[in-house]
Order: sequence, then C-alpha cells, then structure tokens
Amino acid sequence: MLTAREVAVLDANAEALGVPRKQLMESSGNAVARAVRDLVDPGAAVAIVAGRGNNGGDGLVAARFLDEYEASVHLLGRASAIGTDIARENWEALIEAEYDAHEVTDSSALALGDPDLVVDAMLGTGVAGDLREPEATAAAAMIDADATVLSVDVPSGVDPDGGVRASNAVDADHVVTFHDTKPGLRAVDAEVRVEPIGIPAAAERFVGPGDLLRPGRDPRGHKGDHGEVLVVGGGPYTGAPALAARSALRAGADLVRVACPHPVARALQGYSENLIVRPFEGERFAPGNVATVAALATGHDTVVLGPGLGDATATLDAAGQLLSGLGGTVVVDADALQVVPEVETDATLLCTPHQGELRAMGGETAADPAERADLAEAFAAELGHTLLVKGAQDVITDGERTRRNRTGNAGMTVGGTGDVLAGACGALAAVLDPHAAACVAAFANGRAGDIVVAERGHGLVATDLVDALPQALRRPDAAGGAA
Ligand SMILES: NC(=O)C1=CN([C@@H]2O[C@H](COP(=O)(O)OP(=O)(O)OC[C@H]3O[C@@H](n4cnc5c(N)ncnc54)[C@H](O)[C@@H]3O)[C@@H](O)[C@H]2O)[C@@H](O)CC1
Ligand SMILES: [K+]
Repeated sequence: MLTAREVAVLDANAEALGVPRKQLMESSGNAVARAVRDLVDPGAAVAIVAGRGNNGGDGLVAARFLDEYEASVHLLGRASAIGTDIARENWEALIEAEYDAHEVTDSSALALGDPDLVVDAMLGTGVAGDLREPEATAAAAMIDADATVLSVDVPSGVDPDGGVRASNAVDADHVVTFHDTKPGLRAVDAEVRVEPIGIPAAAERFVGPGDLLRPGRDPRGHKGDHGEVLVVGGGPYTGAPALAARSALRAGADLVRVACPHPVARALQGYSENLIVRPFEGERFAPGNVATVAALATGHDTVVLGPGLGDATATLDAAGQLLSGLGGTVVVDADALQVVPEVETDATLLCTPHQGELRAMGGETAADPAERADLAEAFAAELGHTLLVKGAQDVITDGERTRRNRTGNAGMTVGGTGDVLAGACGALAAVLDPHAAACVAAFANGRAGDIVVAERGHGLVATDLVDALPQALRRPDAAGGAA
C-alpha cells in the first residue's frame, strides 16, 4: 500500500537513481493506454478528460499510445494553467503533433461526444476535498456520457490515502493505478489494476533524498512541537553527549536537554549556549540517578542514552534499569548497547551499533551488504527493536522493513561521528517512527560527511558534520532535484 507521501518519496528516490519523473509519466500513460486496449476495441471513441496536474499528464501521454482509436483530449482549463513542466511538455507535444486536443475554458461547454470509454485523468494523489469547478461539472458529464469510465491512479475525488471521499467523486468502473495499490482504493467499487511504471526496486531498498520528504515542519507549530530530546550521557567523557545534543538541535529538535553527572556539567554547557544541562549527583551515571533521570525523561519525546557514559558496571546497571522503566522511543548508542539484549521494556529502542558493537550484542555481520542486511533483520526481529547498523553501507531494520544507506565516506571513521548520528536519530524519532527516523538520520549524517569532504577535502571532524546537517536534510523539490 502506497500513501501519497510514499509515492513522493519513491519518485524522488527514482529521480536520484537516474529515472526522472517524466519517464515515469511516460510509463504511466502507456499503462493507461494498455488498460484502454483491454476494455474497448480499436476504432472505439475514447474521451480523455485531463486535469492540470500530473494525473492529467498521464492522460495526455496515453493519447499518443492510442492512435488506432478515435481519441479526443479535453484539458480542463487553459494550457497556461497546467501546474507542472512535465505535464505541460506533454500537452505541447499533443498540439505540435496535431492530436484532437483542446482546452475546455468553460466547463458547461465540455462536449465529450458519444464516447465508448471515458478516461478520468482529472485528479490523482494531489486531490483535496470536494471536486471544484470545472472538475465537478466534468465528473457529472462523465456519468451522463453513459460510457465505461477508466480512472487514472484513483477515481478523481477519492483521497488515495483513504481519507474523506468527495461527495461528487467520479464513479469509476475501472482504475489503473501505478507501482502499488493505494489505501483509498480499498473502498472503491471498481476493478483495480496495478501497473509497474519502472520505479527501480533500489528506490525502496536504498534510502535516498526522497526520504528527506518525510520530516516536515508545521508552519503553525509551537516551541516543542518539533521535538524535545533528552540526551543521557557523559561522565568519563564530555564531548560525546555535547555532539549528540548539538546534532539533535541541527537535525530539527526544538529543545534538547542533557542529563549528565555534575562534574562534567560546566564543561558541557561551555560547548554551546544552545544546550540545556540538567546535572545529577555523582561522578558517573549510577542506579541512584535512575529515578531522577526517568522523571526528567517523561517530559521528552525521545531519549538518547549512551554517549560518553562509559562502561562502569554501575553505569550499565543504571542504563538497564532506566530502559526497563521507559516507554516511547529511546535511541541507544555506545556502551549502553550491551545491556539491550537483557532488557525488558515497553519502549521501542533504536539501537545504533557499529559492527563490533553489534557482535557484542550477540548479532552477526557479513562482508556482503545484502547478507549483512538479512542478518541484521533477523537479529532485530529477535530483539524486538529497531537496528541501525553502521558501516560502509548502513543497514536499517525493524525486523520486517529493511533498508540500506549508501551516503558517507571514509573520512567519517573519525571519532564522534557516531554521537552525531545518535543525536540526529533522537531528533528525527521525535517526529517520525523509529525506522523512518533511522533511515533519514543515516542518510543525512552520511550526506553531511559528503558535503564537508566535497567542500574541504578529508580531515573532517565530527563538529563539521553537525554544522552540515541542516544542508544535508534539505528536501528535494517536487520534481526531484535538490532544492
Ligand atoms: N510515482 C507515481 O505514482 C507517478 C504518478 N504520476 C501521476 O501524478 C499524479 C499526481 O500528480 P499531482 O501531484 O500533480 O496531482 P494531481 O494531478 O492529482 O492534482 C493536482 C491538481 O489538482 C488541483 N486540485 C486539488 N484538489 C482539487 C479539487 N478538490 N478540485 C479541483 N482541483 C483540485 C490542484 O490545485 C492541482 O492543480 C498521480 O496521481 C499519478 O497519476 C505520474 O505522472 C508519474 C509517476
Ligand atoms: K483520476
């Protein structure tokens, strides 16, 4: 099942793999024409009613594949109002090639003739609310036409995500949808066919720039709406929790607090005035601090546990106790990872081990990335948690969904990059499910490294990654290029 968001993610990932959206539109239009051929014989009258978005574009393309039919194309509105370049180019191609195509500037003037089949290419995944004019009148004309109705992607007016169906939505007999079915089609009483359009499997297998479309900032949001993250770290080390916390801020969290042992609080605060430091008693995290830290954690969307905590026995005991009492999402990194296999918790743990840490947890690795992904998937299923296994190719898996990330470079073996990744996971898991958060964090962290190396060459340090994160998280534009 593909939601409109997932379609946009896949489109942009396909574009980054060298398959641009216009090519997908060509395949969609071809698939529409194949569906037409299966429904009516050559020579039949086919009226294609096209909207001004890419759903319309699919209909415009279909016309070029239907030369053996009496096809007419009815564009709803002026060509100058076509909303995307690729749909406009396909309109211009029809005009240039002298197809029977015309603009319908007054919806009452829509004359479909006496078609055997109507192609409804008015609105697809871009629909919102009841059909407005001229689509509303056109939908009524389709009913009056007394012809078979074939809808492109979804019947116009049906929310593809399964939300509200417009009261005046098109009543389709057949639907041809692309790549995978859509949740909104479950409630549609029509014959649905799913057609491949050449989206490479790698657009799903590998995290890509399209995944950056997942997190979004609400323009009406208030402070805290985009995530409050608590980093629990420090003691033997101070740099690690500071890196994780600063990274969480750069990855979009509104508020980041650091719970750390008293003696390191001042040094930690000294790293950045943007951090809120919440010191607890003692030299290192120990069972006596668990209640304090757990109470603090309840006010946060996510907790990042591990950076710079060290592996003292008392600290690991405390980490286990803390995890067993928490809910929500907890990112677990560094020394704290070793307690995960023993812990019973209601929380979803997002564990970020490198290969060595994974083996210490009881997991297996392999040299081949695909094999490593399978092993990680099985181990995540066994643990009941999400894993982000770091490597030249990162593996992200929740035991069912498994993806790989290819961004990053050899310069990132420097110390501290894992802390940056853990912090980014914390911020993104505040607004996304843990698996999606880990995918986006891994992609952005590696891309930040790639940006730094491209600009300055090797010799990157972890703080460079933190600074490059906002640029690395920039969303691609709708057409798929970098914004
Ligand atoms: N990966 C894929 O699945 C691909 C999908 N394509 C097609 O692209 C479509 C999505 O295209 P778009 O994002 O351009 O969106 P649409 O073409 O579905 O609709 C966008 C337009 O509809 C208008 N609109 C929204 N709600 C309306 C309402 N209630 N009444 C009247 N007008 C309304 C908007 O103002 C906008 O101009 C898909 O449904 C599919 O047909 C293909 O072209 C390319 C690949
Ligand atoms: K449609």
